[in-house]
Amino acid sequence: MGLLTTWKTKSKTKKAQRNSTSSGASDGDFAQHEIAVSADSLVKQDAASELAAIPKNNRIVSSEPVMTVSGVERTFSVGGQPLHVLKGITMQVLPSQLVMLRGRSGSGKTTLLNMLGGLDQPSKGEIWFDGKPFHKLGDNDRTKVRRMEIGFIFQAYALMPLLSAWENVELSLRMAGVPKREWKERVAHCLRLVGLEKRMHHRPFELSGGEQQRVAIAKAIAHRPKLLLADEPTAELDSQMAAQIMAVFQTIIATEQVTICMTTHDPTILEVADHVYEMVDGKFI
Ligand SMILES: Nc1ncnc2c1ncn2[C@@H]1O[C@H](COP(=O)(O)OP(=O)(O)OP(=O)(O)O)[C@@H](O)[C@H]1O
Repeated sequence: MGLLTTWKTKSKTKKAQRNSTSSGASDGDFAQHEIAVSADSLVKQDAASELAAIPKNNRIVSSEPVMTVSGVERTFSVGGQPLHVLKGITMQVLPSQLVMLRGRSGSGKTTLLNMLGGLDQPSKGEIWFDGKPFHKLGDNDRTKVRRMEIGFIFQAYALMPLLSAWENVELSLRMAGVPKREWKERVAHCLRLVGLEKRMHHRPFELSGGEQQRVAIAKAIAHRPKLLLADEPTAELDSQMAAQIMAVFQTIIATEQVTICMTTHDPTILEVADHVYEMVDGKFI
């Protein structure tokens, strides 16, 4: 059985799992069985029992869209001339979905992702995140929302090079204003979830690319964001590492009730998405 078949099997079980309660087994059990193994050996395991072993985040998941984008355009001024990069984007992201934006280089994926994360604003159109009008909010208000409710993952990991995996994840809790007494348990949980409990005290240069990206994921989910945005998270990785990252994404959707929207060039990972938006020259086709 190939990797994609494995992912699909897991994907079919995940919606049922989202609504189930924890079996009470330790979350460390999952990390040992799931992420730290080779992607092929995932096939041999019972996906349902693995996921049941992970304690669920106790957030109540609404069925309302996490993100609603309507008629979004973005025009930059380049050398005094308008450059129309986004030309009327409309999309919805539902809770606990894995949504992919696919398209050639220059099609506008990163420009759109920046707007979904409140880093930039549309020239025209509306972006609603969890009931908040990102297209109307000022910089400070968007920054507050972003810090509390959105996590970012980048192609180049964006870890602090002198800090260990543990300290990198802890930093994100500090930035989000999470009380210090909660740090230890949450950092350990997030690093176990991504299968890095044995690498907690390694610094980025002591980790492989895939491991660094898993630290970046632990860091991005530590403050329990509703939405995770990932810009080409597998672009630097070989296919097996990319498969592990996608397995981690499926795990955190099931256990942390996070919603993920990512960009990709990689056609081999599209099959795990709940929805794929294909972008060509600033529009969805
Ligand atoms: N701040 C900006 N000012 C002017 N032009 C910009 C700006 N940001 C993006 N662009 C232009 O918008 C277009 C789309 O860029 P974007 O980074 O969104 O594409 P992309 O699909 O993410 O590409 P890639 O896959 O290579 O990252 C490009 O032509 C880029 O030069």
